Amino acid sequence: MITFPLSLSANWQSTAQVTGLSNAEKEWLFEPHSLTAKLKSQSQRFAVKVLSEQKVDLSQSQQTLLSEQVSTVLNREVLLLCDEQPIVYAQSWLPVTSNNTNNQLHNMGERPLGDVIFQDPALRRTDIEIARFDDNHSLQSLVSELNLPNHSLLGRRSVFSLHNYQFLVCEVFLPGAYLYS
Ligand SMILES: C=C(O[C@@H]1C=C(C(=O)O)C=C[C@H]1O)C(=O)O
Repeated sequence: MITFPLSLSANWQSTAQVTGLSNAEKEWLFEPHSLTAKLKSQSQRFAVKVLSEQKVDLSQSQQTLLSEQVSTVLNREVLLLCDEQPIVYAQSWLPVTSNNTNNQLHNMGERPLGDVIFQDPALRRTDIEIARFDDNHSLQSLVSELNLPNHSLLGRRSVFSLHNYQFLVCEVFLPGAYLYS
């Protein structure tokens, strides 16, 4: 059984820096709106499978991705399934602070974050960054655990803000995802 949280350390690049993407890859990686909504539009049945939700303390370098005051996050790791196929592995860092214990994002269960956060007109999203995860990346352990074919993967991450609550969402497209076809 693989250990969570899976590392997503990679060479993260801005959308302006990344090269060699197909139009389909750009369409999916640069999608500014809800990925959940986009996946639902491409499938009959959509589901979220929660792999792990655990409180973790961020390292110094990880803390720089969110506001400096954040040291502990609820690390939510899920699979997004379309028609029973795992299409996306997502890892979200949801800061844990003294005054947000009742934050609804900490109690989502099998409901997709996107169904909640994109309902709020106050949602803001920082620029999307892109990374490639080659055959040697630790993420491949999840790929083989899921009995998916070995494939160099593409992922994206961005920081969302809801009012003054910032959180990071990373999404890695698994083999079989539409953008690879
Ligand atoms: C941020 C979104 O929510 C999606 C759902 C997630 C979850 O439930 O953990 C994580 C990443 C996203 O792919 C979205 O729909 O864009």
